Amino acid sequence: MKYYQQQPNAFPNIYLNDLWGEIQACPYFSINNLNRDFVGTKGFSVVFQRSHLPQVEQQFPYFKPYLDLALQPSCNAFYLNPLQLKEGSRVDPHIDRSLRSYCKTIEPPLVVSVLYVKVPQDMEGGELVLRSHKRQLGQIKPQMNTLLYFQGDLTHSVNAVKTPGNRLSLVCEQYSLSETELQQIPKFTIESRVAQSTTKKRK
Ligand SMILES: O=C(O)CCC(=O)C(=O)O
Ligand SMILES: [Fe+2]
Repeated sequence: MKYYQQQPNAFPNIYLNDLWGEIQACPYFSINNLNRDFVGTKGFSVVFQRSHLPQVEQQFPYFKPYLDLALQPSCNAFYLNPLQLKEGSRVDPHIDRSLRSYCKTIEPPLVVSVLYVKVPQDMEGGELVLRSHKRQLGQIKPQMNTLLYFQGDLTHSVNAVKTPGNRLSLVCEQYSLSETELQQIPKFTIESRVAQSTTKKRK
């Protein structure tokens, strides 16, 4: 794949409605747990190795159709995160490398897949801008039910959303790691503000 590709009408519409509802109802879904590039966003993350895909699908059955379609056979570690932006939210330029917190030397993912689960009608702003070095490769206006894949080493950002309503995407950073790198990655864990506040209680 050169830079990026888009697959429109990736799923039956009923699945998108289901995903939307399940993510909104998920107790882990909370103000952003990512980093300071993510301004005013909500989400949670599931980190897993391919060996633990069955556990992910058991705990989050509604992710299964997405994972069945989007996961690349050559990848062995994944960082899956629903990401919601509302009016005023944005994501500043970054290269996805969320597994870096577990392995300092990690390379960017091979590919990142993004399903646009919900996009407000007539949304202004909210475009995904892809760059390689300083060159802009594309400015993608999210379309509901489009599954986008982009090369994991691209710098990207999401323009500020300027209109009301929620923009929900389901993002998966897909890594092809060496055995030594893989050993440093959790087999299955959930990252969430909510999980942290309940599991890491102060003494
Ligand atoms: O929702 C998008 O268009 C991309 C979001 C993103 O860059 C990320 O979650 O790392
Ligand atoms: Fe990203």
